[in-house]
Amino acid sequence: MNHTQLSVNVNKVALVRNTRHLGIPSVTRAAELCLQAGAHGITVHPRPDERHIRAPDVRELAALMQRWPGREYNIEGNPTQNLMDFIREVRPAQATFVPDSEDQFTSDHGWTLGDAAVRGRLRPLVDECRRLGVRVSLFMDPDPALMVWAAEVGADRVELYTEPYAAAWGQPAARQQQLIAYAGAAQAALTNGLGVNAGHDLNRDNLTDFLRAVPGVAEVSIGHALIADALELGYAATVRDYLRCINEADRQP
Ligand SMILES: CC(=O)[C@@H](O)[C@H](O)COP(=O)(O)O
Ligand SMILES: NCC(=O)COP(=O)(O)O
Repeated sequence: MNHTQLSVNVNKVALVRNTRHLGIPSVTRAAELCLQAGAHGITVHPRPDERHIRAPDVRELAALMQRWPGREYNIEGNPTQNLMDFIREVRPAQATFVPDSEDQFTSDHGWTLGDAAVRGRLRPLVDECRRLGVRVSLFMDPDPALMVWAAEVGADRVELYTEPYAAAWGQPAARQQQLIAYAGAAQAALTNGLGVNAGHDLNRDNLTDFLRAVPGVAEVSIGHALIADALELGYAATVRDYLRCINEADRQP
């Protein structure tokens, strides 16, 4: 039995919403529908430029999550930029520290924890989260040698950055090589007492293979592909409903 939790990242709902001033699609409504469908949690990554998730979204989702006990709110970001203010204000279940620059296109690397200066910057921020009762996960490349440092700075979990695996998935030999690497990194994390999360470019094609090969994955956070799939899987019902509206015009009100 696999107990991996699914946290749905709703960044991309906000990205579409932000192209008009109409409030649709609603980020909180999307999150609620995901929770109703059985998602174990909701993830957001409020970037400093607010290109998708904005500060009010973070607060409204926090209020929504209060009505869903047992489901987890995960806020991602760089704790040396805007993340910590959100963590102090809404105290989510989990904070995922990501080493993105302010204008990063999307997350594409983990923390360089071999560097003592990086560890020195993270340690007090990890401590503060833990004092606030917020679990800390560090976004990491799948390098087994770094896991000891993630434990040393006090993190509870690591989130393995899965884009290299996702990119290799279509090529069987490369996929196998990546799975071995991720399994090794996850095992090193577990050995160091850390929980293991995973995310970035996971999708319906590559997820099952990943979870079969990589031990002990507590949570996957999935956004881009899941929101794209939700659009496609919903087209038929949506077009049918618009046609119903048109057909109703032929009848008297
Ligand atoms: C931390 C991480 O892996 C992310 O996937 C991130 O949350 C995605 O951010 P964007 O949605 O801005 O690409
Ligand atoms: N932490 C990863 C995440 O939240 C979603 O990443 P993606 O599925 O949008 O690539």
